Amino acid sequence: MTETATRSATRRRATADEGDDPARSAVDRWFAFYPALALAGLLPLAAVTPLFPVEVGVATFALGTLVVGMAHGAVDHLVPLRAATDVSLRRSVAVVSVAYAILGGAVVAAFFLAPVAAFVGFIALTWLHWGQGDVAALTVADVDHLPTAAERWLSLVVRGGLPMGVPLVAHPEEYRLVAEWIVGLFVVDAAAAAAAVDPVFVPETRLAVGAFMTAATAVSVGLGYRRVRAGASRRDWLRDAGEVGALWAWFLLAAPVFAIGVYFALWHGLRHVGRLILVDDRAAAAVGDGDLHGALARFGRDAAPLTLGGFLVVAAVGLSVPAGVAAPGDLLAVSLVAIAAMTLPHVVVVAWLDRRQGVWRPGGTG
Ligand SMILES: CC1=C(/C=C/C(C)=C/C=C/C(C)=C/C=C/C=C(C)/C=C/C=C(C)/C=C/C2=C(C)CCCC2(C)C)C(C)(C)CCC1
Ligand SMILES: [Fe+2]
Repeated sequence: MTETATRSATRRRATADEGDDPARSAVDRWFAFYPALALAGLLPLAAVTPLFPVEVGVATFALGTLVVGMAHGAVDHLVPLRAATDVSLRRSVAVVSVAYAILGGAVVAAFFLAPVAAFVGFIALTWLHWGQGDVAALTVADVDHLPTAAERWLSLVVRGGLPMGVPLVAHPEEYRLVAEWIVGLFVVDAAAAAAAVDPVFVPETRLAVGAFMTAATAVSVGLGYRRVRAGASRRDWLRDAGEVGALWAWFLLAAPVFAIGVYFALWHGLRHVGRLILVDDRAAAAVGDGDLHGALARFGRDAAPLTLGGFLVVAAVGLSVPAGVAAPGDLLAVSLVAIAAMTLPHVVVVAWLDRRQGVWRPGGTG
């Protein structure tokens, strides 16, 4: 380790020991708790969205991706630098860029070769990733009713399954439309694209997903309650259960594209931005001192160049698909394929961060 790296490591450790409680609780409040309240406040609006044309959802998704969604992954190249003590800037950028090129390229190739399987894989990966993000947020909130890795995994399955599974149960038509749009980018014959996604939407699949999600939620909330009886914080458990309840209601009521557009930015994206602020010493210090704007401005500066890079990836996918891009639905589909390509390496970076922070180690506190 170089001298500078050692110094910065010492500094980082010192910040973590002294200063990060006010920062963590501020991050928890501003990036997880208030947005969750906002989402709950939007439930009446969510309930009427199935009456609107799907283009309203597409516009919401585009806006959410523009404002927060894309940016939440756009500092991945700085994560190794900031979360490890012995990684140089050059190495951090190089390793993450190579991971993005190889894994992202493989995902795009998979869509060309087997679009339906790639679509199903993307849903599964998102299930994992959005659950992973929520478990990390629960560790930032320092909840103590999930003390084992098994309970955290169950929580991941529930939290990730809500956005991916519940809309399939509640609003299969719009879910199917998006699947057809995505597959249709690669299978030019529309009837063939429609037929290809059939198995995902048969009643048996939907029933199984609904039953699984209900049972997993009941077991997860029930196990948490057992921990409360044994002395864990009732308030934290109630908040966890309240969030799960709000997400159930959100995805049962809202039209899927709108629901996921809002969730991606307001829930998943913001929670991850909060986490990134905590690994940036200066941003963490700012947020701990009540300077939310300062912290966000630093994040914005770091994220700006590769947010643009992310939109270039969307443009590149748009130019390469055989069917071309003609309607708002195609634009959503192209964005989702590009996002899928960026999600796989993003998940690897986040999993590495989880490991460093002990998110999956019982007793670890993220
Ligand atoms: C660092 C880097 C970069 C950048 C990056 C970025 C910018 C990232 C991002 C990332 C991201 C940004 C991620 C994201 C994620 C997301 C997700 C994961 C989503 C998902 C979704 C879904 C899956 C959905 C779907 C749907 C709908 C919408 C409706 C209904 C139906 C369904 C469910 C189907 C670049 C490349 C430039 C270069 C290298 C390095
Ligand atoms: Fe993410």
